[in-house]
Amino acid sequence: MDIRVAVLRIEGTNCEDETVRAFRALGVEAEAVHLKQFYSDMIKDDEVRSVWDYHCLVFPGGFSAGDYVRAGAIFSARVKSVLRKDLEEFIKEGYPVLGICNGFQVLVELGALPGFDEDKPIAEEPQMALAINDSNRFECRPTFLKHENRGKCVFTRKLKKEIVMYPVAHAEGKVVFPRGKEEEYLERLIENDQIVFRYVDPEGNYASYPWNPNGSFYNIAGICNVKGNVFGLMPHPERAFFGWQVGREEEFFDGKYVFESVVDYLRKFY
Ligand SMILES: NC(=O)CC[C@H](N)C(=O)O
Repeated sequence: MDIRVAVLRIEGTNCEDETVRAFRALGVEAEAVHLKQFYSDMIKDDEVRSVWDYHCLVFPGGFSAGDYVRAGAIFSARVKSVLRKDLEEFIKEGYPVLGICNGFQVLVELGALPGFDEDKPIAEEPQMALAINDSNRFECRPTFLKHENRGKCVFTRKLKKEIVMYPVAHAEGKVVFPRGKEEEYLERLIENDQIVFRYVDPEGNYASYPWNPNGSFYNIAGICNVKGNVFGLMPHPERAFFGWQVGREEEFFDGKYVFESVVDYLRKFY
């Protein structure tokens, strides 16, 4: 059976094309799907979709709903109102869900990350936030990431390199946990193997600004849920998929590992 991936969009998402292209380059059937296609009765029959048409869902980068309220807040509220039950079931069943940059913000606003409770993959309220960067500016440049996952995250299992380079481009990417609970959260994340990427300098040392572009707690750039099938990260692997995107001679670059890992995981089943 062909693996099918949906890259969800609403007004303002802008990274769906390169995300679809990355999946297609790996021989997977991927398409950009507007959220309306899941619920509106104004959609043509052949464009109506259900979550269950897919094996993987992706929330792409961009400026959904113009970043109004908070980045990701409006997209996530709309997802909650129309897809919550299905999405919860989808995650419980173990299907992979990816959020890149604005998509990570959506997953956090949804309460799907950090995702400590396997039985309730979408929490009632957000459990963390992606706050405004310490610099109070839009930070747009390459970042170096140390891969620290010990094997749980289905999106990085094929990643054998210790350090990768993915670009960032965001204004609201600072990982914060509830005040006073930072250490407790960190302990749980480490114990559960939920930390995936941390910002480092080009030599691989944990470093502050500009290497940590937003002031994220513990230099966190990406985390997965307790089950390892929901993954969110601020840097953009889809912008470092092909070598030419980052000025390299080789055909593919570091971003490929994320897509390859999840496709490989799904191919074991389909
Ligand atoms: N590249 C992106 O997805 C940007 C995310 C969001 N609009 C921000 O600036 O924080």
